[in-house]
Amino acid sequence: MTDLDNFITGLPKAELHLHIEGSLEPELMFALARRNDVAIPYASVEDVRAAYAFSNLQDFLDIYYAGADVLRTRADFHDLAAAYFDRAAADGVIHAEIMFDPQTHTDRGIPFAEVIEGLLSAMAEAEARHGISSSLILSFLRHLSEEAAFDTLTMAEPWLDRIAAVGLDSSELGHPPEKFARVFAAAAAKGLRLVAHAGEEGPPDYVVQALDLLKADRIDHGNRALEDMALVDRLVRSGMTLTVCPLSNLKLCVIDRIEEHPIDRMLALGLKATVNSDDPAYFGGYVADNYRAIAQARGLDKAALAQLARNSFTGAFLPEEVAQAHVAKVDAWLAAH
Ligand SMILES: Nc1ncnc2[nH]cnc12
Ligand SMILES: [Zn+2]
Repeated sequence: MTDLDNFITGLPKAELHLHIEGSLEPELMFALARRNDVAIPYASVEDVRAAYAFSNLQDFLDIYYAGADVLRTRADFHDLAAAYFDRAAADGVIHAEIMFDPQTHTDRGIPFAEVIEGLLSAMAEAEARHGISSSLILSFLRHLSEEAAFDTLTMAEPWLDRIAAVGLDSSELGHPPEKFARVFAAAAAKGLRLVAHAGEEGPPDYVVQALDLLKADRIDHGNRALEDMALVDRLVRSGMTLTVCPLSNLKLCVIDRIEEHPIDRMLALGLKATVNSDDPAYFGGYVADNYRAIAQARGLDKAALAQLARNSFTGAFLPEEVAQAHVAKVDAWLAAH
């Protein structure tokens, strides 16, 4: 391990853009397929990894939704999240805001309660075992209807005090944020915070819609905002957090080469960028791997990496005093290294 590796691993950080279904490692996929007697279209773990060559978001989503079919019981959701927290703890994550896609499961007949109770039990264990705090982001699938999103929000009603925010994910192109303006307003009226994937494959106008029509508190990805300098200016002035996912961007061909990643440009423009793993089992790395990839490819120094970690805490849905206490841990780590 190099000095920079050690710095990155030990750097206290929050992960703000992580789909728990995207942390399903092929080994666990096989174990759950066996446990639940579910057929999967792969002969081996190597076979699964070989299938993870994507040319765009939809390519990935097709495989990701198929993989989620092995998740059937509360124990499966617990084991999935527990495995993520073990990896996150080893990567210096001390707070995680985890997205889950209830519709991927309820549409297969899995009760909402099984999904969320399994996740919540792993979250309580992560706090006790690793000292990681966490919260949930219920993400609506944007390729489905507004009505289906409203139904999902209704299903979540008994657990609203355990859910920090709603989000919006899945196929971006052709499913603009405006389609979900009413359900986001309903979620806000219930006291939930709001995040949305925007500007991953979709145009800058989808980011504008996420701000104006969804009233998003945070933008997931946001890469294509860089094509519109008036929008960049607005994001900078409002201090909007972007949850950027470098290895995801590479694997989904948002960029051609990691050396072209705009993370340092985002920081130089004054954007509040953070670094996250998105779907680590599919994109070849957890959060520290993402920090390492951009540090190496773009030559980020320790001060820039610490700024990304600070942004992850000030952009989190944490009480201000807790966020500032975490920022102080980043400052102490930087000062000591
Ligand atoms: N990167 C991503 N974009 C949109 N939807 C997703 N679901 C899981 N990962 C996603
Ligand atoms: Zn995502």
